[in-house]
Amino acid sequence: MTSHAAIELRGIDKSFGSVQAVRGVSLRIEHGSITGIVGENGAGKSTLMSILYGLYRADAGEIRVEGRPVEMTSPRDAIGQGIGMVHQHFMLVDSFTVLENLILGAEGGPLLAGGLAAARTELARLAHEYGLAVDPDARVADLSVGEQQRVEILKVLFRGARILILDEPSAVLTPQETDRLLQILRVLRDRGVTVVLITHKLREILSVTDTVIVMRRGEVVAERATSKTSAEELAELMVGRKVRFSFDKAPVRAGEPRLVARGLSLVDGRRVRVLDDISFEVRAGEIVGVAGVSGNGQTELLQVLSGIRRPTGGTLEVCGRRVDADHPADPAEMRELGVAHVPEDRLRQGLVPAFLASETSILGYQDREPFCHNYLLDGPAVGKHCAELMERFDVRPRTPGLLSSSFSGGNQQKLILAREMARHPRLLLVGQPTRGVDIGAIEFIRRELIASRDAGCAVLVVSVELEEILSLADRILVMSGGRIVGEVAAADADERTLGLMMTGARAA
Ligand SMILES: Nc1ncnc2c1ncn2[C@@H]1O[C@H](COP(=O)(O)OP(=O)(O)OP(=O)(O)O)[C@@H](O)[C@H]1O
Repeated sequence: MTSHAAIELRGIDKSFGSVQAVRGVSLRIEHGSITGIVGENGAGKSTLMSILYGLYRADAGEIRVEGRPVEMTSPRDAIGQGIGMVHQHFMLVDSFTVLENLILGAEGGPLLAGGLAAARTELARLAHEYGLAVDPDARVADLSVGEQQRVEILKVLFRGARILILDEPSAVLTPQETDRLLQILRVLRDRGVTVVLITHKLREILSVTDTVIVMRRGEVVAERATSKTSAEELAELMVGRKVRFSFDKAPVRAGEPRLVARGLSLVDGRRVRVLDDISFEVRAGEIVGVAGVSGNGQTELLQVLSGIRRPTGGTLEVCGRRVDADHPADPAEMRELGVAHVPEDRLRQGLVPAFLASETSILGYQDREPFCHNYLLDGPAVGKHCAELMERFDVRPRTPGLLSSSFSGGNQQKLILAREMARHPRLLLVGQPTRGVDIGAIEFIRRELIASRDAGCAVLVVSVELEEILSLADRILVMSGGRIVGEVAAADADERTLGLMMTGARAA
């Protein structure tokens, strides 16, 4: 055992304009350990790791790797120091094979002196050593999300990384894939790799890490041995107050149907039937949850219900109006009917990264009073509206004039939710409401969704988090293979039964 830490940070500071993202951070990460980094949205976790990986330059402070002070001016420097990072959004080329992706960017490296054959041998060795089985000749586009993530990890190991940083790796995974990932992280640690894991999921922190570092408002506020802490303590350290993990709901008082789907279907451009004979209702004053392994039609269902895609068959009635293949309605018309939509993919469909937060806060509603008069946008009114939403939904920083892309992921999500919920919609469609969101904000968002339901809104929530569906929904629909394969009252459901229904092992 060496006396040096794998990584030591001393007095790291980083500001973006007037926002101090990281302040005076000093920490040690020990060899062959799994260290978790937790903290609220915007606490500075990703910024700190981006500094370590050479994506950002620190304004002040020192980085030591294996006891040596190092300058990180680019990811190339970090890779040279044996540090690799797996991002939440994968950086693979879809049309290339696994092997081609692996060597992309490593051309000219020592391994490639032996050509493709040597790379293939090395890939097989790494896959075997770390339990990361993938087909080297498969096209990345044909792999599942979990497999793609394994390729990302292999890519980092292939470049010789001994220190692996993962930024919210499970945000895109199913529960089964997440378990598999945690198992892989344990193997990596046991083989001497140092792992740093950023996640909002305290279950993962408690199950896999050795040490947890808690950040709040840019600072490290606590460090704990995982075996000596609990979800409750970590939550309180992160948020600065006690967090409730579950809450009581008033009994459901469902009113008139706001959404009625009968035999709805969607055949896509490849002639695949992605929605097949879908029939269900959502009534005023209830929350209907859609559970399922991602990729089983939930995304397409939300797209059809919000007017983004036109169904190819069946009937759909929303807020009393037919809006199906024979009576098409686009998203703007849906909004007119009182439909609000929080899309699953916030970066592509929820906001425009290059727009200001104030512009994001009215996206889709920009031609309405009080934001627009005589075709002219009223800047001060938009700014005021955005500032109010930011205050109510605790979006940080409270700066309407900042680019949407400058907000942390969780704060972007809060801004989109604020925009859609502020309209007091009649029907609220929400995809993955708390993906990438910290636990304080999860509590807040769930409370707001329940308040909307109690105020008479019809709410449809699609989530891959069964715990989320169980804590929010009054009724649960289970989707598999583009069909609704079961329906249960939330009171009669548990994670195990839903899991079995999702995989088709049990019918409702
Ligand atoms: N490129 C940037 N330009 C301006 N501000 C930024 C930039 N990147 C991050 N910030 C700000 O720095 C702060 C820290 O953000 P960071 O992304 O590090 O938080 P985080 O803890 O990773 O949050 P999350 O859990 O939501 O991903 C936030 O206030 C964020 O708005």
